[in-house]
Amino acid sequence: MKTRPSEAGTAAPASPATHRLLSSRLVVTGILAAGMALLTVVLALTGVDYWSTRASMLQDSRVEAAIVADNISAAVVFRDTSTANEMLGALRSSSMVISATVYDKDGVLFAHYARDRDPDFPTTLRATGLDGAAERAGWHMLEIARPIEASGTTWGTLYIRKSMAALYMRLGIRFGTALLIAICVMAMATAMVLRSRAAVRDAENRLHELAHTDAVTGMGNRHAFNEKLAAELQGARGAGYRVALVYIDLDNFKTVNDTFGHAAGDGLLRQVAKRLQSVVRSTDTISRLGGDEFALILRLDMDDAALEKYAQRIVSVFQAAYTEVGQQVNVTCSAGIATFPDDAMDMDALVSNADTAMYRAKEMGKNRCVRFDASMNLAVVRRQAIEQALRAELEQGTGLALHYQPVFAANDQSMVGAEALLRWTHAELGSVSPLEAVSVAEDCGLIAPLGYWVMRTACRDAAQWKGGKSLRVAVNISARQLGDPQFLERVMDILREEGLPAHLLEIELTETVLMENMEAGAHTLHRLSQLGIHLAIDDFGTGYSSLAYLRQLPMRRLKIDRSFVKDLPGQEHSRAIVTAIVALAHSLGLQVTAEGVETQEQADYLVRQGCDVLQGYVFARPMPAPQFLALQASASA
Ligand SMILES: Nc1nc2c(ncn2[C@@H]2O[C@H](COP(=O)(O)O[C@H]3[C@@H](O)[C@H](n4cnc5c(=O)[nH]c(N)nc54)O[C@@H]3COP(=O)(O)O)[C@@H](O)[C@H]2O)c(=O)[nH]1
Repeated sequence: MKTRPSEAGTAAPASPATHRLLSSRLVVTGILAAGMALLTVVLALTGVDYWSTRASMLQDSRVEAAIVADNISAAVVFRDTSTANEMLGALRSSSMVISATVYDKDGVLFAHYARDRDPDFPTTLRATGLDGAAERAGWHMLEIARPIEASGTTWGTLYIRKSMAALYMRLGIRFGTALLIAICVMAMATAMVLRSRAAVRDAENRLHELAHTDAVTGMGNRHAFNEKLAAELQGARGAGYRVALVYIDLDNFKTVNDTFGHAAGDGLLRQVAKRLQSVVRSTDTISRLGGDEFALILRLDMDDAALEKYAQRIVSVFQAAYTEVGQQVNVTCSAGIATFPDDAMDMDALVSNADTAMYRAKEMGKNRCVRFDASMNLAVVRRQAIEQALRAELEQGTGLALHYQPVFAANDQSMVGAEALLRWTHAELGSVSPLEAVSVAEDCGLIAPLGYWVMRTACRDAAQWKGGKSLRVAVNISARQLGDPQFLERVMDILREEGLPAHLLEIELTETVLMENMEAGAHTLHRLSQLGIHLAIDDFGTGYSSLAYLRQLPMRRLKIDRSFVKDLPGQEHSRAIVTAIVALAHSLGLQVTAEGVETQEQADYLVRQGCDVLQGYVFARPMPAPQFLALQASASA
């Protein structure tokens, strides 16, 4: 089985929009936090600035007051008011001074200077509330008093009032400048963050797109499919609608890829995508899951009959031939449908059931769409049981057997060989058909031991067929067997060990086996033929084949599929096909065997058409080895 798409997990992941909202919020929060931090720093610096400026202003004022008090003492001693007023007026140059006053030793106003009018200045020393060397620093004003002394005697008091406005002005300017710088820095930082965020978002979007887009078809890929399906099922649970999942697998894409190359294969996949897009509704989602697998997610607003028709439309869109590879090629599809919540309650089960239905479509002959039903899971269980039983059987080798169906020359009805057919009856599973056993063996890697068991048993039995005429034994080979690099060597070993001459072994390969092993297979087939082994194309007419390729292979026989024989001689279509196949085979130098001959009428018709060998129930059914040995002995007697 192929990889299930839901392996990535079933929870609906956050959408890109949610991611964007979240990261935008983070960015805004980050910018705000940085702004707050910057503002706090500016405020703290302003506080420090305030206290240090205030302290130095106080210090300067003390020095200033001491100098003025010293200089003015003589004027106060000699009660020279006009000189005292003049000296106080010199404080005009100190911009912060509001007023300066000198009180005499009795605390009475002696001299006064005011920058502008200072109506509130205290007219007596007592009214200042200060005496001696004292100072008072308030929020608005700084007051400082200094005694005026001469010859050790205090002659009065100098009282200066200074405004704090200049300090606040300076602080304001500094704070404003710092704030402006902080705002500019923040604005620049924000612009840079937003710019880089935009770049990151673009890159994220691009990455998201790349991670969710299939490079070949431009459709959503497996990731996109997983997310879409999870979201759709979540929506369906909430709103109560149904969802259908259609799993599509191309039937013979590998052959096209191998025949025409990968570029042509990619072109074909793009064409498939276009065709699918042309048939689905705008609300449906198509994804390419990888290789030749596609999936459709449909929100179900139709009944089962309409869904059936819709599925048929999807399958029929593949019917027209593709021309992308330079010539007309037919590629059909097998599809499986499972619906939520009818067939499955969660994503894993839905995917698994659609996959199972698709495999059923393949088993039923491909080129069809199959709706899942619960019994299919029983089939999966049965396949697992077959795998286990086959594993045990190949170790013990008790329940496996070969039956032989004789084949007869068309001209004289003499027996010319037999086809070895696998038979397996298991104690619990009952009779397991060779098709089922081979298919399970191919899937679980047991085809090599099973195939070599068949080959060895057939060669051993055929080496016992002694009689007048040498009989050739035909053995069927599956695709995986031919792909085994050891195949040639193993077959030669078996022939040698069982004592069967190479020319008495015929290997039957279907068209599909040949086309699936074109490169490696051709070399092996040429070597087998050079060693004397006969090669036959089985079930001819049912597969997709490139005749140009087939004619290059060293085939000796072509077996007309029994589906063309069963309607003979009545049906014109079958007659035309058989006539064409016989003519084609003979023109390529191949012998023709008609298989599935059930009536004498069919046998007569096939002889008239020129078939060389006949095989079918009308002559003999497949039989156990001892019975065949007896038949052969009586025929040669
Ligand atoms: N890779 C391997 N494939 C094998 C092996 N053994 C068998 N097979 C393939 O399985 C398919 C089914 O085989 P089986 O059920 O054995 O059927 C064969 C005949 O019984 C049947 N047949 C023969 N004559 C008639 C007839 O007149 N009418 C009729 N309805 N059926 C008839 O045909 C089958 C043989 O077909 P073919 O091989 O195409 O000649 C089948 O495809 C086998 O190839 C195995 O060991 N390995």
